[in-house]
Amino acid sequence: MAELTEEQARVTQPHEQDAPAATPAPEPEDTRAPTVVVDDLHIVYRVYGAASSAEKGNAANALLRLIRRQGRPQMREVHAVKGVTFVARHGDAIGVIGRNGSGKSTLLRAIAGLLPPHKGSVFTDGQPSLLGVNAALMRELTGERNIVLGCYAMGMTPAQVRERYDEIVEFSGIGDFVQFPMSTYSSGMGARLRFAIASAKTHNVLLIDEALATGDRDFKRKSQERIHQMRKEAGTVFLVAHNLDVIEETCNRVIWLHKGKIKMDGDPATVLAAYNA
Ligand SMILES: Nc1ncnc2c1ncn2[C@@H]1O[C@H](COP(=O)(O)OP(=O)(O)OP(=O)(O)O)[C@@H](O)[C@H]1O
Repeated sequence: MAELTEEQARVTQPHEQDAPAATPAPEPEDTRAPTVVVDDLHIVYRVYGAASSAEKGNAANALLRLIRRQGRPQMREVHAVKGVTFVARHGDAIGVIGRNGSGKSTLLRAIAGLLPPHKGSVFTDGQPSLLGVNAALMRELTGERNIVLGCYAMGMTPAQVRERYDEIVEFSGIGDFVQFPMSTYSSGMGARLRFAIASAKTHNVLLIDEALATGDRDFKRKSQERIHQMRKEAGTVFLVAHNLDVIEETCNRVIWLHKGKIKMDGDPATVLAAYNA
């Protein structure tokens, strides 16, 4: 992953791929600075030892292979993201929607620099932070330790951590559980603590993968306000959520992925209406 060059920063507006033909209205030029440029991105997973569908999950076939001394079945490829191109800008909150397996999490992980492109490229302004339901907090450590370590991992100083600590605990709503190991938390409590930690710092690019899905109503409202605040501070937020109400209330733009390609990219009302149709 590379920083934006001036030339990339001049890349024009995002566009629709494979979208139904629509009358293109001339858009006013967007002068906000780009934060993420995704250019013809392809991500391919290689799955070693994957069986063909005829062999899958069958103990008799596995035994036969053992008896015949056959090696493991061949490597297979999953082409999860297929030529995605768009530009995100300062102040954007972009919802990424699509069916199961359409490539949403893969796209976010690629933007975070966790997956190498098979083809194409991703340019970002600064280091993006990925906040997922599986974000790496340590289950055997207390919430308190995880807050401190998580903040250090995001580059905060000890003084900044001390300054923000109470607010993080308060925001997460985990109360006295902060003194207990995270292994004693419900999945919702863990997700709330992850969001509270990640949003304690201003990110140029924050990628949120379903982290809001497990919170209750009150936490959803608080986290939406936090996302609005981050947008005002001129960051860019990407949000993957199956709950379309969260997307509609939080985002100013929606990218609809279908089988690894952008099916539609535009304002939430238009894209969600097409998605629900
Ligand atoms: N680690 C992996 N190894 C191999 N294939 C993977 C891996 N992760 C995802 N895939 C495949 O890539 C495709 C896209 O998966 P991805 O998780 O990005 O979709 P998604 O839209 O986020 O799905 P969901 O809504 O279910 O979370 C799917 O076909 C999935 O099976």
